[in-house]
Amino acid sequence: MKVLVTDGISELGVEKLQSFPNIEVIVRPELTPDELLEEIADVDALLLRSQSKITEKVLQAAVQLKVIGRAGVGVDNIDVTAATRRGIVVLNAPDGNTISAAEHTFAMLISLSRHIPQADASIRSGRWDRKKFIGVELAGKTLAVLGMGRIGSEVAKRALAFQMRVIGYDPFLTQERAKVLGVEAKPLEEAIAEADFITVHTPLTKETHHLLNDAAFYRMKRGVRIVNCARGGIIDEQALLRAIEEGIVAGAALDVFEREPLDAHHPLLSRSDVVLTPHLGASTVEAQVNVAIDVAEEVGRVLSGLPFRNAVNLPSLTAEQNRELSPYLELAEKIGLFATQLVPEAPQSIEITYSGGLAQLDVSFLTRTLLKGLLAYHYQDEVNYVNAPIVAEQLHIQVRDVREPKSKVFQNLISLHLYFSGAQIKVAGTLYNGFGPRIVEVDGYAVDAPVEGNMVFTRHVDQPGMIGKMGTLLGDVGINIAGMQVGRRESGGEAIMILSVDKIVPDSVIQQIGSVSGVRVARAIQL
Ligand SMILES: NC(=O)C1=CN([C@@H]2O[C@H](COP(=O)(O)OP(=O)(O)OC[C@H]3O[C@@H](n4cnc5c(N)ncnc54)[C@H](O)[C@@H]3O)[C@@H](O)[C@H]2O)C=CC1
Ligand SMILES: O=C(O)C(=O)COP(=O)(O)O
Repeated sequence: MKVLVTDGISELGVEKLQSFPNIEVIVRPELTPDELLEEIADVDALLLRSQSKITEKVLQAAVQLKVIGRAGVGVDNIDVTAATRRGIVVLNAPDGNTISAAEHTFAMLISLSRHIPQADASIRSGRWDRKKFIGVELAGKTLAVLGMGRIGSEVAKRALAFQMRVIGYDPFLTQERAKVLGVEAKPLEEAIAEADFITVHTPLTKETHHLLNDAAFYRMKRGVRIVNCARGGIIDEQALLRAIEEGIVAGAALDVFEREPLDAHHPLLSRSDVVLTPHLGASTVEAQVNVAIDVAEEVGRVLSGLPFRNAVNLPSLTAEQNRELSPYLELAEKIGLFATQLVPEAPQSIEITYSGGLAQLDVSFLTRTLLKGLLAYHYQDEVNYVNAPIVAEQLHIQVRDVREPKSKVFQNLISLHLYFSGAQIKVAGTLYNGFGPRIVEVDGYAVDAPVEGNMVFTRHVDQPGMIGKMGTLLGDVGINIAGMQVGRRESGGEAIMILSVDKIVPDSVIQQIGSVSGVRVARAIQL
């Protein structure tokens, strides 16, 4: 497996990757966009920071790519939608640089309130100007923190230690959490209108793009000071410049910009009331070691087929959820794989019912897993956990999951209905303690078959001699029958048979079984 590292990451991360078997690491931090397109063709994983731009075009060239690891938080430099469509896992390292980014934000707040960079430049130019750099205290002032996630919360804690009043704005900030943090939760309009200092800590999304625009600046107090150590684009730079000109904003401290690197002639550079740093929020020894090791571990795990956390394009499971769901993952995938081999066409819709104890769990990951089993049979490696729901959507297959807390017979049961035009099939499976996943129903016929290995499935007329005929046909080509399940509703009516066999059954034998008198359907199934 080949891992390409395109931005400078800590050597310890590279070493961590190299500790996984069969991983070759290539470090190329200075690639041009064209060189990247060439380099990426045979790469299995990509490791980067904010500088590399992973566009749809890059992903098109990355035919082998399985995982992108971001040594940091923001993934706005990666086309995550296109990566998801292609089944590429996108991971980040969300915890490793929180403290560094919060501390940088604080350094910016204080630089702004006390004109530290400007005073430093002044003294170096031979002046001793004490009047020009009168600052303001933070104590007693109101700080609005827009985005109260990991970094925003750490900034709030530090602001409280500086005796500031802190207002938090975040759609996910509950009053209870605000109380625990010692901040006041308020709507955006109120937060920005009451603040002396405003700092943004949201991701850059459609909703947060230009969150601070002309209209927002007009709501602010005159003399407000603004900090952005999150993402360029959350603040409209032109609107900020206008607000500075008009005296609404007394100063701004920016670590991130709408276009990076900042244009050499950008008007922000000529303003003495603005403090600028070149995207340094995560640039500490500690943060770089943390994020590089975290993301290298995760990328190594993905490539080694081990469970991983922190995928931004997969539902994240807590350790508890993971423990509860993992025994059912194989069952869900195998039910999908089994059912899809019974009818060789795409269903129009799918309904999955989770009954018994399973109904209490967050089953979305099981649905995704079942879809992967169902679709990967036809689309092989093109479908995985990441893109299975999108592939279903592209095929116009409607997917519905239902929870049924009461289960009549089984403690846990996954029932899959596939609906075709004019036909439907049902397959249900359960997990028996000690016996593993079992198929327990096909179209209303009760069966009990392990979901593994090779099988022959038939629908046939329930009449004497059927089992013998099939046994003979398989025996003639040296295929041993390891297990057999038959189901029927009434004597002489339609019946089904599931034979577990030791080898793959050739098509020619399936055709012979299919032409036995009374056999309506014969299929080979591989699980
Ligand atoms: N300057 C730098 O070098 C660094 C920048 N960052 C950036 O800092 C930002 C925050 O990072 P974390 O705190 O780790 O992320 P996080 O995911 O823990 O927090 C983001 C918060 O923003 C909130 N949010 C989302 N949409 C919102 C909206 N429309 N209005 C208000 N709040 C909204 C979310 O609910 C969440 O609580 C990200 O943009 C990240 O890329 C992170 C590390 C270093
Ligand atoms: O983690 C983030 O979101 C950052 O912005 C840090 O970016 P960097 O890795 O320093 O290019």
